[in-house]
Amino acid sequence: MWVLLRSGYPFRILLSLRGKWMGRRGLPRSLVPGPPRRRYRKEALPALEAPVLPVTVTEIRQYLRAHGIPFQDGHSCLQAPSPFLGDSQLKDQTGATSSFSLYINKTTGRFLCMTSLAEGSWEDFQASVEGRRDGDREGILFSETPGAEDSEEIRRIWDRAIPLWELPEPEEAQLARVMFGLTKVADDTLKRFSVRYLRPARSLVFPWFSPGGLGLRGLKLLGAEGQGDGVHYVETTIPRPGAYHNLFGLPLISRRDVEVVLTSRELDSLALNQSTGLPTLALPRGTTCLPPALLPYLEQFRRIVLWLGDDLRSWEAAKLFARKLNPKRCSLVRPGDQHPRPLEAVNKGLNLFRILRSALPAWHKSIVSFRQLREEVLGELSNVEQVAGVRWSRFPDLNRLLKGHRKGELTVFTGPTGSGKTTFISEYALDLCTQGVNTLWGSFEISNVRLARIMLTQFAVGRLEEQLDRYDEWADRFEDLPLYFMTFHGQQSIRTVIDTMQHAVYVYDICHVVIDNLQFMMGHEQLSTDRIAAQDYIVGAFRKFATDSSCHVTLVIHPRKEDDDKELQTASIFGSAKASQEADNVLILQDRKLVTGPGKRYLQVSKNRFDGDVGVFPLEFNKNSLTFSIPPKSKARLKKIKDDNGLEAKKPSSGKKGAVSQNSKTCSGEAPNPYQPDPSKLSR
Ligand SMILES: Nc1ncnc2c1ncn2[C@@H]1O[C@H](COP(=O)(O)OP(=O)(O)OP(=O)(O)O)[C@@H](O)[C@H]1O
Repeated sequence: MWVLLRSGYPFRILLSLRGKWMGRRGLPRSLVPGPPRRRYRKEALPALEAPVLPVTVTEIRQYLRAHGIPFQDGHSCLQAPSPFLGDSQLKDQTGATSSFSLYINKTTGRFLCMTSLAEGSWEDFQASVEGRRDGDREGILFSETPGAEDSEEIRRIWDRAIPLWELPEPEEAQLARVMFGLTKVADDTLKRFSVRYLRPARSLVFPWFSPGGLGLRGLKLLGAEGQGDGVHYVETTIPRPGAYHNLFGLPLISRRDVEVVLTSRELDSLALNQSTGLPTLALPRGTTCLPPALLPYLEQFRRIVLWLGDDLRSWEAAKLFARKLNPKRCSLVRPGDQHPRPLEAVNKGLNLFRILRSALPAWHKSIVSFRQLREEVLGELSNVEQVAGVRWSRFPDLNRLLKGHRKGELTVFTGPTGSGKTTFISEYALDLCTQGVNTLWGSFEISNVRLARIMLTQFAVGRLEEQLDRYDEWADRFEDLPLYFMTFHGQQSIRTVIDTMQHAVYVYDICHVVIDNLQFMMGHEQLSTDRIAAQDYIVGAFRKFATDSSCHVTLVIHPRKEDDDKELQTASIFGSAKASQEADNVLILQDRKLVTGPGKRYLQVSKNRFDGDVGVFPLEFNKNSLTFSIPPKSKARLKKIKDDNGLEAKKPSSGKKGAVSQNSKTCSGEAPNPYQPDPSKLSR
């Protein structure tokens, strides 16, 4: 878990404890180097940052010109001579182009020197150019190699792993090939990509080599478990996912290659490369994110085809990644029956060249015709389930009403003071985050430590105070969630907040931003008319951000002061009607009981732009776990009550509000997710 710090540098918060991840993630304990140890990271990590004032590409260019530094304009970076090279490294470089080994990201200003592997922020670069290098930061700029503990693990696993064809039992090799779908992938291909197999963990091992073949920087282990008719893959990386920046296949790319196909899995890259001979690279964390740190390695390509998978999520990720890579050079393979993922296409005997030729340009002009849209519309119609978004695992009733959590929408959430808004929204966002929705929190009212504590308690579904010996297990797992916090506290300007959100979308591929709450951006206007105008402006800014960035924004807004015995309505949201008009969804936490159903609160969905279903469902607060979701055993009971009676609000008001959805089905199709991961499973 990363924290965006106002000072400009992110820190892993001190929850960052490695503990006994190896055993936890299913690898044999024999490979675990000694007893679990606590390791505090005190240093700033060099990889990512959130500048206070984001630098623009114009400013970067002006600065380089003003300092007489030559540069070339690239797709996503500016290339310049590196000030981080020793004399010998400089001598090695011949020709004008190869001496431009410094890549400066046009959006963040962050740099990477491809020769020395120094990297840092725009401020670090300026300090270096102006001869005011900070000795303390120097080590950080070059801290590329994995920590000693990681190196030991990496080496130990790599040495134990062997090529598949060297397995002593042919049946074992055959079984592994079947499990990983590699029956049509030749030994030669596996050899070229240096893929090995770790027998004790029954996992494939993909190496991450330093550029220039200077040793191993990391590994990814891929385990396969049979699940019904299909296979479920489990990935483990060293270093942990946030620092695993391997573009698998990079050592096979030649400087002269100008085209590449990007895939979301190593297995797809193997299959694609084998059957087409084209350069292929696999993203380190699939469709989850494209860290900007990888962009310099992709600068050399004039054309990039993104073939990320066969579902809508892959399609959405491809569109987002293309924005970062520069859409003008990107083409996207549309998921569909005739376009499965590359490994499957090879196994089905499909013509991969034909699929690649059908890739659509990512670049859209401002005006498009229906001809350009018709494929997208068809995609939506044939993937209705996926279009509805990510479904909650803890709140089946939210799935029933809202159908899912979709990108690009604005949700407004309100409820009486002290009714549990923060507590509820924390669990609602955590639920999505555990399912891979990259989440950014803006908690202006309570500190991040308090918020993280609430979330961790909800994650563990119990009081951690009473099981401190398990703290590390939970904290380790929690840390791997794609969860980030803005470090703002108290009043903030909307501009700063939106800038930070934009930065986070770019750097961390954030899909959901939670703002708790809007009142903290309203400044100190005393007149109510000024306050209402300010709120309208802020709501408009969040709406625009959600649409432009294809990111969901959940905005907590306090209600107007109303009689305590009156139920809140959409019109009770503070300010003018702008908030509810702009919102795609309006949720109200009502602090009163439903006649039927457990709990002393209920949640009301009073607006749903996606398909219009509105309604209510009960919330039962559990003080120990700080959760509102209904534990699995009570779900059956609740369903029975619903089936028997339907639900009714105690004091229903007019219209659809207060009544259970009439036109929605019982949520039968919801994912059979367990309520929460069982901590006992963590320390297998
Ligand atoms: N349903 C509930 N029943 C009892 N206590 C609750 C309930 N929900 C939350 N709480 C507790 O009430 C306190 C306030 O909750 P929370 O901060 O989530 O409310 P809020 O609506 O966000 O407050 P505010 O209006 O100040 O923003 C917390 O200590 C929380 O644990």
